[in-house]
Amino acid sequence: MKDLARYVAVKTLCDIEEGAFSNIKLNYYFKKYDMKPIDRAFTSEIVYGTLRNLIKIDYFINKFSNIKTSKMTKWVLNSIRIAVYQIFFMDKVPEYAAINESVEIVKQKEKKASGFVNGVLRSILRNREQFNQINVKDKIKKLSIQYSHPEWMVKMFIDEFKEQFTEELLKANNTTPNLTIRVNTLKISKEDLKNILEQKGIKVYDGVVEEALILEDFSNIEKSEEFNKGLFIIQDESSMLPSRVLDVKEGMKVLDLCSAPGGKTTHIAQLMNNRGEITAFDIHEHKLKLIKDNSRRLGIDIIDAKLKDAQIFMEEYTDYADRVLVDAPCSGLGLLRKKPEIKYNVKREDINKLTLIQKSILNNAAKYVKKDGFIVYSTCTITLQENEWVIEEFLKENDNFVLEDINEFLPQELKTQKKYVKIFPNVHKMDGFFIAKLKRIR
Ligand SMILES: C[S@@+](CC[C@H](N)C(=O)[O-])C[C@H]1O[C@@H](n2cnc3c(N)ncnc32)[C@H](O)[C@@H]1O
Repeated sequence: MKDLARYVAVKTLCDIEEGAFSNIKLNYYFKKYDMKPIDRAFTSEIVYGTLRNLIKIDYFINKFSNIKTSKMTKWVLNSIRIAVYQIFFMDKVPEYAAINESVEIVKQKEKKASGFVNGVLRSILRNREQFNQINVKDKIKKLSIQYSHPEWMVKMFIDEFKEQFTEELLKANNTTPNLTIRVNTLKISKEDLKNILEQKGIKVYDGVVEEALILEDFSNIEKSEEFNKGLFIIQDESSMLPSRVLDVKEGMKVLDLCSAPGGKTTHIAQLMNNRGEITAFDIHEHKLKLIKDNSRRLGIDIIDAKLKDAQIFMEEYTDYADRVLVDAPCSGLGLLRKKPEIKYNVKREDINKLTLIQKSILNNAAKYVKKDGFIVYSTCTITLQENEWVIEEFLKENDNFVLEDINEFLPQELKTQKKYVKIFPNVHKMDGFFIAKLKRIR
């Protein structure tokens, strides 16, 4: 195949439209085609860049194509999209290469459409100065096109956070996040791991969370010796906070009700010095393997991973746990930097459905935790409905619980006037997250 990197980008974008996740599909094709690191990086840049700017790219294509994007086949549309992305967002790609390669990719599956694709792309190129002109008056529509977020999402963010904050948030959602790792302090100190990585020529910075390191120039990280030895796990800083807030001690009994792939479960084990009992549930059998693989690699043996639906009450755990983590399934709107496809796959109605699941899991958690014990409720989303409102309703229905102040467990940069914390990519340069802690007092 002449241009594997772009071909895989188009294939991945088509799969994502069918509901696939970007990172999983990319890894799948990287292995399937045994792609070189340089091609992997190029494909990733095209896929993530195109997804981040999809609505704007489509708006522009529609201006210069007599067939609308909604009437094009996925193959044709994504071939045009990646060329537009390369022309307008990538400095080092010659325009003729972007166009010619997309035309070639179209030829491989839809020979007849190649002339059309060539025509549309050349017309776009002739009108390149118009790319930043969005001739739309409506404020929500305009932001939706400019920052490629669906209109319902822009409207919800403006309702919740006001206009200026929303624009900053939309902008931040379209940036590339840092690569962050959590040092496995069961095996190595942060300083020692930092030295090892620096000796390999990797730029390493301290994060604001104690175990966090931020890395630059580390390609193929999951194939590295340090990864395979279990010296770290890839995890965003905000995702390291719920386990810290849980305030576990050696020997405790902990339940993690929504635990796969085990990022927080293994962190809890680490903070317990691998002493005590952690029971980790998840509703998806294939994901339990990920918890087991991560535990094995990190040298952790106190986690018992079990297949369970946390919405169904489990009598045997009544008054059982010192600590319960509910890292609930959610809309994931805090992760748009890493998984931009969420912008297009999540629907407004999904948030209503997720809220019901979150409340029912949290209500079950209330029965599992001992008196004077804690529940930590966290999500990787930023909506009021899945966060503050879930907690408010929980406290109304469970008068044996109070909201506990978590500030003592937060790094200085994240301390707030509130008892809970909400993290935003535009403010904190981390994934969006919500963390609240509930204490059982009776
Ligand atoms: C936000 S993710 C958890 C991430 C995990 N805590 C970590 O840090 O690696 C939510 C998890 O909840 C699981 N899940 C969804 N519905 C569930 C249910 N009813 N019972 C248990 N787990 C559920 C999903 O499979 C998913 O793995």
